[in-house]
Amino acid sequence: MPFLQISDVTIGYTAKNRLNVIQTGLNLTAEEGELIVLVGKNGCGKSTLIRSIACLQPIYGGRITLNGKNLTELSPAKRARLLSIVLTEQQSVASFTVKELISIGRDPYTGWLGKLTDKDIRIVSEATELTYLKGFEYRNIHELSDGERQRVFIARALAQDTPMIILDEPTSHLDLPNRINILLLLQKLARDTGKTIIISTHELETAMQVADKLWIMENRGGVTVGIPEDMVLNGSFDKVFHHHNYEFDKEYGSFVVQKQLDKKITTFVDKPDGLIARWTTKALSRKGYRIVEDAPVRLYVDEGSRTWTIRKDNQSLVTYSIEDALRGINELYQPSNSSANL
Ligand SMILES: Nc1ncnc2c1ncn2[C@@H]1O[C@H](COP(=O)(O)OP(=O)(O)OP(=O)(O)O)[C@@H](O)[C@H]1O
Repeated sequence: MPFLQISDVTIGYTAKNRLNVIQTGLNLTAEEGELIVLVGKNGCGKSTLIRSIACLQPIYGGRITLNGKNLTELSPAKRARLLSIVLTEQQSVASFTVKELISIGRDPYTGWLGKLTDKDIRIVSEATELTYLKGFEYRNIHELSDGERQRVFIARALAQDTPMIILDEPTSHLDLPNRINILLLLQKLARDTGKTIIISTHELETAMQVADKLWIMENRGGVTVGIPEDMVLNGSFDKVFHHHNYEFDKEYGSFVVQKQLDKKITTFVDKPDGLIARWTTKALSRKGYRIVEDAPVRLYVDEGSRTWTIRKDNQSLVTYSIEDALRGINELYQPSNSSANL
């Protein structure tokens, strides 16, 4: 039996005795030590699922078991020993020191701010160390950066010492280095501690690089499950994140903005797979140029001499940066409009 089993579950909300079903027929599993990343467009139901697994709201059909136990039938105290949760809105809490907040994770074992035993103190200290918060213990959590504070909430969940941790958008409000750090930290925790960790995030490209499994949720269309690489190759990404303004580039594993390529240029490149060729192509595409075989304006890219030579008819211009090359192309392309924006 899988460690976490979600069987035929319906999630949603009731208002005035009417059920608004957000997702139905959900069948999902997770094993010990797995990092699961739940992704999907805004409003598809990620937070609803996270909150439903955590029993912060009812499910409307099906069952969720953790280690064979039906989560909804457990008392909150028993559940708190199996499952900890980090919610986005937890950012606004009272004024605690880092150590106090992490110690709250021991509540299911000590009672509300009860006395910590030697074992509790050791677990709090381990959680502090695992989340790189040694030295921060006596800082007030309101005097931390968003990234540091998020690590404190993760430490608190670790101190709760549960086999599963679920986190709703743990990387929101963080800058890129912190988003990457948090995801790497969660990956390390799943590997080193054997905990099952489920997170929801919009950080798709980074998440793909750390997730053991992706749960891709579609608006009212259920959840597709797989390892990130299979999901890319079998088109699951294109299907769910399809949009006329961007597409998922399977080669680079990232989303690229679809541009209006209404101008034509021909390129000759000495190293077609080189970095300079790649970034030149990106720049041309950003400025709306499509590469074709026989356009009047030709660009010769020489990675060896790091030059970009533009030719049209008998005119020729050598440039030494992509910016200058774009300017030259623009002038030759539209000689009457040399002030056009680059
Ligand atoms: N408390 C609520 N009562 C009723 N409907 C709700 C409630 N919270 C969310 N919803 C609705 O449920 C749907 C799913 O919302 P949810 O927050 O789970 O989506 P999400 O995938 O987490 O979105 P996002 O990526 O924007 O955070 C949305 O249509 C939303 O309007």
